[in-house]
Amino acid sequence: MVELMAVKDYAQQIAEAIATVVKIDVEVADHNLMRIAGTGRYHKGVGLSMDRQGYVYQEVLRTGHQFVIETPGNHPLCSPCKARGNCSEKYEVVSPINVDDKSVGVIGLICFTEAQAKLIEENQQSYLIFLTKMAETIALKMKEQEFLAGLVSANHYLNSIIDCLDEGLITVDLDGNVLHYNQAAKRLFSTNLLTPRSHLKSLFSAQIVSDILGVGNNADQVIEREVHVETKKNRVQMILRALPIDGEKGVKSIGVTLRPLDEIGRIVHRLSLQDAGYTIDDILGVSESIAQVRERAQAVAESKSTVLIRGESGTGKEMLARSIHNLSSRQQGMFMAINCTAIPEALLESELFGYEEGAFTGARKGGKIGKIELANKGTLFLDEIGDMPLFLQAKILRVLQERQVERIGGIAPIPVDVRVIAATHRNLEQMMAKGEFRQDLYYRINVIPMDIKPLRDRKEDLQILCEHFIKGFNQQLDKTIQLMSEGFRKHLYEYSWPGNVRELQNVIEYAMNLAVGTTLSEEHLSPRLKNIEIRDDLDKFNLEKVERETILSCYRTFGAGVQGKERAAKALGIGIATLYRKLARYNIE
Ligand SMILES: Nc1ncnc2c1ncn2[C@@H]1O[C@H](COP(=O)(O)OP(=O)(O)OP(=O)(O)O)[C@@H](O)[C@H]1O
Repeated sequence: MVELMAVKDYAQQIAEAIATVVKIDVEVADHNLMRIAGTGRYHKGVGLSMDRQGYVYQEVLRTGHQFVIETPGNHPLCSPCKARGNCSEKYEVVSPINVDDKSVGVIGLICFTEAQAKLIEENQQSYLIFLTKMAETIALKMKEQEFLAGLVSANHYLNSIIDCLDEGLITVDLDGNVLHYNQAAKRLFSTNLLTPRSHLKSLFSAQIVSDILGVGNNADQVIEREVHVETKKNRVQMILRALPIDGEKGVKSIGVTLRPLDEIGRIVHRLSLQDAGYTIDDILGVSESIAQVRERAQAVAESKSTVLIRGESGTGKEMLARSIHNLSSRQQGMFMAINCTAIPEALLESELFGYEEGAFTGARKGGKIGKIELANKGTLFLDEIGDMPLFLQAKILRVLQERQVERIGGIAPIPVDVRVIAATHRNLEQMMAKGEFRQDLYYRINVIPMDIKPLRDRKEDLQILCEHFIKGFNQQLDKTIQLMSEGFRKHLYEYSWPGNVRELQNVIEYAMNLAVGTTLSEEHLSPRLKNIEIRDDLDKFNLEKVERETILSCYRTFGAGVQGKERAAKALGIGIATLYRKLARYNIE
């Protein structure tokens, strides 16, 4: 609650007004017996303490009732006073100043002459009522002050909240004059562009200003636009929202919020990708090839250079790409995965590059941001890049070379800072030879090649992967599987795993759904695995079979092209002619 001191000027005015009319001095004191206002001989004592003399005031403050003292100096209340018996006051009427049933001060009429005392004594009742009214007026002023102080503090609090927002917020009147803005908005614009006297015209294009002001005509309308803003550092793309602010009689002003686009991307990323948290430790496997993949991922994570991950479907290419992203300082940015096969060719371009409003028939109002832009400061994962149409390969090449993206129908290229990780299961060298894949793009993306071997060529990884999936499905399916029977295990080891780790995951899930108890056995296998021929243990030592499998695995690793065969022959330690002979002999295509 405010103190009486806060309305001291007002109290002085009241005291002087009373004194002028009734020709009797007036004194106002607060609950600490500090003189707040005074007229005549008490005027110079304003601001001084009265605790050595205000014994009558103390009584009024204590009881909260009016008090009339006809014999100042001789009244029992005056006994502690040093002016006792020698008081210059002749008569005194005191009223409490009550606020919310609490006495916060007093107001007194003090007579110094017999004539004044007589006047009051004869009209005591009227003077008491008058003094009560004056005390109420002061109390009312205090309440008003309190209300105003509350408003100021609420306003201050509201401003602090608005300033806490990361989003820029500007309010304007219906003509576009800036009324208010928060600190985030102030930070966004270049110096002196946004001031309390600015107009929207100095911040946005005429079209955007007109769109914003249009919101003022409709209390339900909210618009969203993408805008370019000249910030202190550079030109930044933002999402602008304008919404009407209702007053008592319809829309009175308009709120405009601004948020940088890449920030939105980061939020979407954080909220939408539940498996984005893959780390390098999630890539399981004890094989040398997987150990190398993990090592290389760590080594190249911080680099901006493009990575090309090769491997059959289900070998964990996307998982590896996500791990690289999460290992790098780009992990705060978005991991934007685009599957070039999953999106129809006609849509792929607009998905990747976005478009401006009116770029083509059916283009959305306000345009659309492309995935490459969304991946700004993050990683763009181009899955199945081998399936990307040639005209888009050229556009992607330009993004990689110039680090800029041009929207369909756009005029100015937009700078982007993305790290590209591409993946494919296809033989890009062969595609290149046939003219299906651009050579320049191939060299541009193949800066850091990483191969993930098919599961059939690293069966030593089966055990750890199975344990991992069993553990996961035990939780998911509420099972208690502990073991795999020998027969079950043999089938897994004999199978060729065309679907790789993904297929293994499905096989374990299938088996665990059927299994009761703690062991997975042959009967829980899907028919495809159950029916494979299990070789005799001795069979695995058969020299021809071992040779055939080694050549096959080498052939798969290095590819079927001429170069691949040369590398395979070198790895096998045989001449190229011998390799051709063995390929023919073992009927390897
Ligand atoms: N080494 C591994 N350790 C643990 N899980 C793995 C491993 N490799 C793959 N997986 C799992 O296999 C599944 C398939 O992985 P992912 O989608 O990354 O493969 P991909 O090669 O990108 O497949 P596609 O080419 O079909 O898109 C995922 O569930 C992934 O978690």
